[in-house]
Order: sequence, then C-alpha cells, then structure tokens
Amino acid sequence: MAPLDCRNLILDLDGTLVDSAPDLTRALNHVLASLDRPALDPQTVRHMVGQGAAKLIERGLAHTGGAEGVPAVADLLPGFLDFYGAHIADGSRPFPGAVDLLDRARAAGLRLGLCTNKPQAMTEALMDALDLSDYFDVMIGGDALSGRKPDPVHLDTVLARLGDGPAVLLGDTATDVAAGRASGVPVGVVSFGFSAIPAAELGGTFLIDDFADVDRHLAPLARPARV
Ligand SMILES: O=C(O)COP(=O)(O)O
Ligand SMILES: [Mg+2]
Repeated sequence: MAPLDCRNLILDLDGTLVDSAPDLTRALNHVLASLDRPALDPQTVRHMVGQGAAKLIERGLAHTGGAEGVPAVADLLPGFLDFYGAHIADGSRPFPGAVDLLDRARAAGLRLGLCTNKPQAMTEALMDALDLSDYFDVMIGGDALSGRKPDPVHLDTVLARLGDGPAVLLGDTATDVAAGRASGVPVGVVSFGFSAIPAAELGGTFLIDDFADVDRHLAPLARPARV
C-alpha cells in the first residue's frame, strides 16, 4: 500500500499510546473488593477497556457474578474514578516506541490529536503524569462531547479542532475502526493493544506490530527505500 498523505495524526489512548491495564485493573479490583467480588487479572481486564469507564465496571461485574444485588454502575463510578485518579500512572506507561513516534511526527510537522473514550479529567491527568500532553494539539475524552467513539461527533470534533488536511487514526479496538469509518479517516490498528478480537480481523486500513511500522504507512514519515 502506498504511504498515506497525512497532516493530522490522531491517536487513541488506552491500548494504543499507553498500556494503562495495570492501573485500570487495580481500580476495577478496588470496586470489586468493596462488593466482595473476586479480583480480576490484567490480562482479563485489558480486553474490557475501550468503551469508557462505566462499560469497564459493567463488564467487571458481568465477569464476577452479574449486576444483581449490587449498586448501579452509575453509583460505583465515582469510587472507581477516585481510586483510579489517585493511582493513574502508578504502573501505566507508553507502549515501546510510542514516544519516539510522537517525536518523529512532530519533527515532520504533523499535528497530533488524542481521541479517547477515557473521561476528560482522567485523560489529562494521565497524559500530564506521563509528560505526553505537550505533544498534542487537541485531546478530547469520552465525556467531553454529546457522543464518544464510534459516534462520529467525537473524531469529527478532533479533526475540526486540529485544522485542515488529511488525517490518520491509530487505534486498538473495533471502536476505533468504526469511528474511523464513520468519519472517513483511515485507521492503523496496533496489534499489541487491548482488543479481544485479533487486530488483523478488525478491518483497519493497515496493521502495526511496532510503532516503527507507522512510518512506512504515512507519507511525511516514509523514507525512500535505500538501493
Ligand atoms: O474506554 C476507555 O476508558 C478508554 O479507551 P480508549 O482510550 O481506548 O478510547
Ligand atoms: Mg483503545
């Protein structure tokens, strides 16, 4: 595939830019422990992430006996967010090569956007804690607008705030592929993210096993092959 024209590079957060599974797991287990439910391991929890915090709690309950006899998810959410906010970057780190990619993208003059279903406050706290916020021109969380991925209002708003020019989204789940499709943006899918479905089966535009792979798919980063 010929490299894609790209002026705006947009990234998903959880499972794409940052491996946040350790801290999300601890926060979910904090909620589950308060309900006398068993703890879940990060390998299980990572497949539950990508559609917002409430959905994560809902899935955690479903996995540990169901939603009967426990408070509503909306009532469990504040406890989850309080704990998570206090431990947001204890174990969460950018995936290998992610920061180098951000450096290359900035050096090539690309604008960077973040389009995540993580709540806005948690997004900003995590990005600040990992010193990533300054790379981004726009960061929009899942509770900041009237809809979140795959609702096109989310990615469309990121695009509108970034400015003109072709865009590419990097994501890790079916939600990102659907969001890209809804907004007419090609999607590079990372194979190391949180998707329960294998990345190659998500129907993205291209697949990335390593962030170094991104360069050959984006015209501003692609170097002519050496002869
Ligand atoms: O569901 C979440 O909390 C975040 O998910 P995302 O960054 O992968 O969109
Ligand atoms: Mg994700």
